[in-house]
Amino acid sequence: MAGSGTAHLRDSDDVVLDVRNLTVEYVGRRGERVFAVSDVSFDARRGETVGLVGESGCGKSSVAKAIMQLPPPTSGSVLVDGVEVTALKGAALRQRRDKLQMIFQDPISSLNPLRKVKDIIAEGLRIHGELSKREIETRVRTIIERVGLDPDTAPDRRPHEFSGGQCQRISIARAMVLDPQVVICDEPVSALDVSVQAQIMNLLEEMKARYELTMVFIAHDLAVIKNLSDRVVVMYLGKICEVADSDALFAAPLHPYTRALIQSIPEPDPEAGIQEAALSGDLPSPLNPPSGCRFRTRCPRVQDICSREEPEIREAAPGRFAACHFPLLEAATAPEQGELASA
Ligand SMILES: Nc1ncnc2c1ncn2[C@@H]1O[C@H](COP(=O)(O)OP(=O)(O)OP(=O)(O)O)[C@@H](O)[C@H]1O
Repeated sequence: MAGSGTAHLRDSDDVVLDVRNLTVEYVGRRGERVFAVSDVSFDARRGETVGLVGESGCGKSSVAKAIMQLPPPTSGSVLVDGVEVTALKGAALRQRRDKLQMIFQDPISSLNPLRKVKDIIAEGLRIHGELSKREIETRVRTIIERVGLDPDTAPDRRPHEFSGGQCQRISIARAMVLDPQVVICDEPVSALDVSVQAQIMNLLEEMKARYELTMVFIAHDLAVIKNLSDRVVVMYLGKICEVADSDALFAAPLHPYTRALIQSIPEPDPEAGIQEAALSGDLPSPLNPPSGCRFRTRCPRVQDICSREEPEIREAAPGRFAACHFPLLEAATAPEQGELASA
C-alpha cells in the first residue's frame, strides 16, 4: 500500500531492507540548507534487486550513505532484517553494518593504497576477532578466487598494481567476505571502461545469486539497471516520483519524468509506444525546489494544480506507485495486443 511519502510501498514479511522517511540535509558553504533527500521510503525483499535511478544531483548517493549511516540521515530510519540501524551505536552498529555493505563508484580511491589486497579484504573479519588467522586466510583466498583474481599472486599486491576493473573486484571481495545480507552498489561501473563494465555487472549478478543478496543498485542511467533490477525506484530532486516492477516500468512508465528518462536511453524500445519529447532543461536547485510538484518546471503535462499542490505518492494503477497529478494511465492500463486481437 502507499499513501503519503511516509507510507510503505508494500507489505511484506520478507523485507530485509526497510528505509523509512529518510531525509538528508546538508549545510552548504555559505551556511545555506541543501535539501538533498526528502522523506524517501522504500524497501527491498530478500534476494531482490532494487534499482535507484535519477539524474546526477537528485540525491541517490545521499540515500546510499544515509542507509550506511555514513553519516546518519538528518531524520528517518533504516531497518535491516527488522533491526533499526539508526538506533545502534559502537560495536552493535559495526556488527549490524557488516550485514550492510557498500560498493563505491570509484574503486581505486575507495581502497587504501598502502595496504596489501589480503589486508584490505581481511580488515572487517579481523575487527571482529572471531576467526583464527588461518581461517581468515582461507576465507580471503576463497573470496579472491570467487571474484576472478589470482589467489596466488593477488593477495600480496597493492591496489595501484591493478586495473580499475580489478580494483572493483577487490572492493566486491572486501564486501562479500563479511557475508552481507544487503549490498548497496553506488554506480559501481560508471567509472570503468565500457569493455569491463559488463564483466563487473556479471560478477555482481553471480555474487547476488550465490549469496542470495538483497541489492540496491544505484545508477543515473536507466539502461544500466534495466536488466538487473526486479523493481525500480525513480528519484527526482530528492524525492521518489515512481516505484514499479521493472518490466511494468519500462513497458509503460506512469510518471512523465520516468518516461523522459526512458526516452533518453540511446536505443529506445520501438514497442514501448513512447512518443512525446524527452527531458529538457536543467535540474532545479535543491536549495530552492519548485513549489508544488518538483518536476513541473520540466513537465510536458504541467497544469495549474502542479504549482499549487505537491502530489503525494499513491497507487495510481494496481501495484504501480507514482507522485503525479496526471500520471500516464493510458499506457499502463491499455490491454495487451493479444487481448485486443482475441476480443
Ligand atoms: N556534503 C555535501 N554538502 C553540501 N551539499 C551536498 C553534499 N553532498 C551532496 N550535496 C548536494 O546534495 C544534492 C544531492 O547529491 P547526491 O550526491 O546525493 O546526488 P546523486 O544523485 O548521487 O548525484 P551524483 O550521481 O552526481 O553523485 C546535490 O545537490 C549535491 O550538490
